Amino acid sequence: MKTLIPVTIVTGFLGSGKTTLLRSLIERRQTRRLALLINEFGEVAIDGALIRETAGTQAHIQIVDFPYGLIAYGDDALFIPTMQAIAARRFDVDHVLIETSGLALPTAVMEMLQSAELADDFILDATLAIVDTPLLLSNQFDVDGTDDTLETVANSVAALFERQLEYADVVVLNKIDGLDDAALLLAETALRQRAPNIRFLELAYDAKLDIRLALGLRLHQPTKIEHAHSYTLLPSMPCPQAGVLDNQSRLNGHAHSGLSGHSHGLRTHQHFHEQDPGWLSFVLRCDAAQHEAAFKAAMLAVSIAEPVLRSKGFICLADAAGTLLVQGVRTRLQLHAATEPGARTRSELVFIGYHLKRQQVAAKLSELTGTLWQ
Ligand SMILES: Nc1nc2c(ncn2[C@@H]2O[C@H](COP(=O)(O)OP(=O)(O)OP(=O)(O)O)[C@@H](O)[C@H]2O)c(=O)[nH]1
Repeated sequence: MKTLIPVTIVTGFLGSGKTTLLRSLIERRQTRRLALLINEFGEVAIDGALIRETAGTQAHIQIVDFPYGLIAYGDDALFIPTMQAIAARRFDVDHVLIETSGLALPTAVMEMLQSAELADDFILDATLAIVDTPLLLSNQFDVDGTDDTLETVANSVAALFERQLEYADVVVLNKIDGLDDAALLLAETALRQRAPNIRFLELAYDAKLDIRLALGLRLHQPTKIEHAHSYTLLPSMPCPQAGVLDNQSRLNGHAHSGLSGHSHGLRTHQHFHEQDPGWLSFVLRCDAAQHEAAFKAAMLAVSIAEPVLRSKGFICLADAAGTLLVQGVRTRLQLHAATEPGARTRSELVFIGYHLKRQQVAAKLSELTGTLWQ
């Protein structure tokens, strides 16, 4: 019998730190040969470019971009052939990592892994949900109690966030640098209130996760019933080397607690977002050079005025001063010197939001930077 190739799904809301965490896993992969499938909601593959930057020319790391749409959802014709191609090169792959879009549920991939085309080659290792802990603590994932429809940003975000938690085996509290023990305990409580069935909780400082707690967890086993495949959860974390985190005491002994029966019930729901067309993404481009301070102030103003939940891309600075990588999560904006190969001549930004209006964002950004964005 063929050995099944383990697959880890990395899910989490927009900007929670999935790509950053994957980059740190690549750095710590030791001898593991990895295949990575990177799905972004926006049409420009920024995350794939960043992961390639980390992987460099390392052998035994394959990266496949899935820009546009949602990986393994109904209209994705790429997922099964890509996985089959990986299976055909199984001698060169120890583990597959799939980063889903921040607007996707992991269930679409989970379901596909159980399909007749893939179930004989792959096994779900675990689903990790990455959480932006400061956003969680600032109640940004709360339901808007004044409106019980999905037609508000808050309710749409809350619904998606809770479903991502619901289907995760391991929830990772990320962006916890700077948080004290009391804040971590509050975050754990807030998570458990939302998703009482969370099985394992991990901490990632600076998006770094102990690789033994991320890969090779073997939390699922295949079950074949006639011609249907399904996964059964294992009752505990069986990985022999999977010790507890060094810093587990920071959660006051609560880490790894909370095992309770939960079932993925894959066939019983629709994947979120197939029903919610309010999420939009577009790219704005600008040929004029940008001034860092003015650009930063303009982005902050745009993010406050418009429902921008995520922005990312590259800007070209004036006087050939180089390129900056732009990473915005709501109103938090980070600019870093980009180390892309090849010179860029055009700034390019992806915006993602709920009922976000392209023309309004373009007009405001153009006005505030004094350069034409379109
Ligand atoms: N301070 C801090 N910032 C982080 C951490 N992890 C990620 N970030 C920052 O958060 C921003 C978003 O990180 P990404 O890794 O791109 O998030 P993502 O989940 O892949 O984003 P999408 O794919 O767009 O949903 C970037 O500016 C990161 O540098 C962390 O642990 N601490």
